[in-house]
Amino acid sequence: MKAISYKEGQLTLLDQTALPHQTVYRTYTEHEKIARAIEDMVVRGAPAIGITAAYGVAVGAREYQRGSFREHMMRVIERLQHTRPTAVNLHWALRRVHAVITENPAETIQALEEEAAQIFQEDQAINLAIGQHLKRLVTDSSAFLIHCNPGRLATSDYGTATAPFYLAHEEGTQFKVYSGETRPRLQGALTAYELSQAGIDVTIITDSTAATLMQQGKITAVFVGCDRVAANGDVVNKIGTLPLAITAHYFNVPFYVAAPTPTFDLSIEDGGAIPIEERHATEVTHLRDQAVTIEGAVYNPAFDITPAALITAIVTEQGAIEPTYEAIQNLFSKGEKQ
Ligand SMILES: CSC[C@H]1O[C@H](OP(=O)(O)O)[C@H](O)[C@@H]1O
Repeated sequence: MKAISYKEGQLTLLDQTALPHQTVYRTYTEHEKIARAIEDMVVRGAPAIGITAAYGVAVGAREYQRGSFREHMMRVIERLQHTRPTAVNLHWALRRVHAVITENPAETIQALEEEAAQIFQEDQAINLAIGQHLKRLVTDSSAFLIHCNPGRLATSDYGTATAPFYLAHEEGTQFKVYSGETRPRLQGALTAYELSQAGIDVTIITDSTAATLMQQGKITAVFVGCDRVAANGDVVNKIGTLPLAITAHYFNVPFYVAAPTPTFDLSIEDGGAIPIEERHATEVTHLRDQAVTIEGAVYNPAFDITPAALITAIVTEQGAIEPTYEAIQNLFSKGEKQ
């Protein structure tokens, strides 16, 4: 399952908006259409966006016809720069390829294609390295919670937070993964899809089920990817990561962020300064037909248990009371006296 491939001016992307119903590969020879593929999340995931943008510049160089070549290339880079603001990998990759542009079109095309291929290969090595590090945690009978898709579909190869799963599976380790579907774009369903395709024991859950699994003591650790890490270690990742981190903290479940170095942005002091993309309302108002085709491994509890310690007050027709045994006893004993 390759999200991205490139050959002689043709960039091919696995259309992630069609998965899991259809496996559609789309081939691009125009940088404008590549920019739109990034915006429409045909290709998505911080590393994959960076790699795609790098190849998009090489494709753009091949489109040159007349006038200032350098001005043409600046327009190409500008267009790809203004696709999605949050994942720093896009901007990092564009800076990398910008550096190899010269006045000579033929020379530049070759240099751009080599640089983009280098970025792709570096990402593969990063996937493997992260996988090796995190794999130490993946032992027999362990179970993990993952959010969004930091997998093969979001990178060049094993993914970041998914890499340990692929590596451990290759070694025959018996473990479980719970993948939160990740409303509204359901990237977590893509994670369930890609892991199940690899034969990994994965269960898809609604985002709101994560806390119950941690409460039941079923989760060894939470693994997530990221889109940008600020200088102070704040991490920006798919919406829903923050509540997961809060829940994991509450239940003392270890919470790991898989972060390739190109995802760090030391020019940003803290997470609050990272631009957060806002997407179209229809992503929320129009439900996507998910229908993830995995062998029935869905955990769908209809109710969950919230400990009193987390309840500020219980409000009855007689007013608010503290969620304590004493307060409730007092409420009903008052009733008996009347
Ligand atoms: C390898 S981390 C990928 C990262 O990108 C995803 O965002 P999107 O699907 O909107 O491109 C998500 O935040 C993942 O954690």
